[in-house]
Amino acid sequence: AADQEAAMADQNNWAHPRHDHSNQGFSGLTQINKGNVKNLKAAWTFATGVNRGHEGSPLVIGNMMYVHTAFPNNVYALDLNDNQKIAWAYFPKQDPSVQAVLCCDNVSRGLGYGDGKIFLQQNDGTLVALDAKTGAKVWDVKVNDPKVGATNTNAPHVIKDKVLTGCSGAEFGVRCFIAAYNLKDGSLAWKAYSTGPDSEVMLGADFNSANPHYNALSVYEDVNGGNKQGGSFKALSKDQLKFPEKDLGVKTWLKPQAVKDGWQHGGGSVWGWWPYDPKSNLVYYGTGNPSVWNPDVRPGDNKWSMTIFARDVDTGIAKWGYQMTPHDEWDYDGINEVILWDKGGKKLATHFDRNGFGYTFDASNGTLLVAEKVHPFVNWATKVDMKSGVPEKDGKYSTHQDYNAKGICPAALGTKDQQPASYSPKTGLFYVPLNHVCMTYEPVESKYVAGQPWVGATLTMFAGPDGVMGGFMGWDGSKGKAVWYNKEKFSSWGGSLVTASDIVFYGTLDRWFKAVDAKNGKELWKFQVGSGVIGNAFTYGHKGKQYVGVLSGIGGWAGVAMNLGMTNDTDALGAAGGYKELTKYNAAPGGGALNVFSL
Ligand SMILES: O=C(O)c1cc(C(=O)O)c2c(n1)C(=O)C(=O)c1cc(C(=O)O)[nH]c1-2
Repeated sequence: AADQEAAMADQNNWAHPRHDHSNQGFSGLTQINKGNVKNLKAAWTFATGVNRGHEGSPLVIGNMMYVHTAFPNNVYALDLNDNQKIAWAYFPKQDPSVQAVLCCDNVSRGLGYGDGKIFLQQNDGTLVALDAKTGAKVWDVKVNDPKVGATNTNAPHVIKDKVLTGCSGAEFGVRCFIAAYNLKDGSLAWKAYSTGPDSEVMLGADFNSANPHYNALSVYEDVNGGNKQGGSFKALSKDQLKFPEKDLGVKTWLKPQAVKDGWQHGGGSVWGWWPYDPKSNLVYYGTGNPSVWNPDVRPGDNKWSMTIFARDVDTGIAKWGYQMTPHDEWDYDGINEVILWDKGGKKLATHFDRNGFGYTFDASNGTLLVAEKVHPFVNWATKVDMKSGVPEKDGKYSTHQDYNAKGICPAALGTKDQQPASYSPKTGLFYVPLNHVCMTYEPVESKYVAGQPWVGATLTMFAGPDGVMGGFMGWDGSKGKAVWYNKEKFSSWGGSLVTASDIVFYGTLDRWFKAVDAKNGKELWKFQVGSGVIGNAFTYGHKGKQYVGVLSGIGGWAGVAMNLGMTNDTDALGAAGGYKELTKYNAAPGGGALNVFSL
């Protein structure tokens, strides 16, 4: 939308969930610099009136700021010209039972803007378009049905004349998708599933033409029975792969399975942050884990779960797709964001996956350029073979039904989860919030019942070998190497911001909002906010003054057990044990607030 494009170009705004289509979380504002950042002070705060996990960031367009909350996903329009007076508010009426089918807390990752509208994706599957000036509802449409466990937590992404939204529910056996709706009236433009026949996954005739081996039928050879206890998987070399094959979204779900035609309940959720390149007209996103978490009952590579797709925004047709974790055995969802950047006249796509690898691709065709571990503690694979693109699994960490596999790193929530990284075209580095958590994982038998949790594994989590639960690093995307790395007591569960004055901002679960030097990670400033931070740092300019802000309100997968008062180690899919120390820093449930700072 033209108004969205203009708004994103003005550095005073924050008009896109990640600032602009590149997903870089980079702002050109420079008033706050390394010399004066130590003088940052609280400018104003706003209590959202809602408890539990507050992810994402507000949008700022001109003198208006749009703030969203956790369930019930209220929206406030604050007038920055009038002391943040509430210009309008929107209070959705959602069935409270929806909260029971959200896997990882009552989160919403924010709003979209374009065509004079603010877009809200409610947790109950309703996508709503509100008049940005008045808050009046212009249209709404039902995207997902919580009755079968399908929900939404993603921010809607406005691209050209469409708004894109996704689907959560891989812990309920939902067959997920990405969908594009027309901004004008909410009519469906296209919908592409993560699993199933090529026609429904919307694969083009030239899909993966630059890398036809990505369309291989099977990338592993079974060792000692493969899916059976004691079995594991050996990566095939590129010349052993059979390709290209069609309908892999069906054929890589081999029998016997927990449910008939496993791809029909195959998960592949879509709930991340989605960049877009206007030149190629491609939008990029990742798909989540294959359902169910017990890998023994879904033999095969389980395509196209755990995949980065690049699709034409107008048609929805996929140009390329690369599966990061074929036949997932650990819940290493591939939904984490792709960040677009330029080097030597080439458009590159960098992605920090849950599975512990930092990938860089040629954004135009998916050719893999870099795949390196973000930290040496990653042990489920020894490396990614650069010719085939296949991760070489270490059989010691394969998981099988009724066997408690120990010492797997990272844990299911990955070296990074929903928390988006940022990239500075000035320093050429990525700024990546990290989890430093390992796990035990025991797949168990689980029966599919529509609308009931269908997890199929029990896990416990614990701190990685550095003795801390998290970290934060500066990463070179061309070399695939950390340039600097800071330990954090807990996972860094909030998204980062980098500015043109080479300052990086991020929040922590023990309530700190920090500024560090983009060159070396040195701490420059910090402020303690009211609750743990899982929101994304953002910045804007108003009447000549630069502001930085972040939502606080602990939750997400890391904080959901605490929010619900769960105390058994395996509760909340293992988060209760792993993050029990959070109660020393947070009241539960966490209260949502917006914190804004200026000089
Ligand atoms: O498979 C899914 O449908 C699904 C959905 C979500 C979500 O929508 O929040 C998460 C996950 N999986 C997940 O695996 C995960 O680690 C996770 C973390 C969070 C969070 O907000 O902290 N959500 C989710």
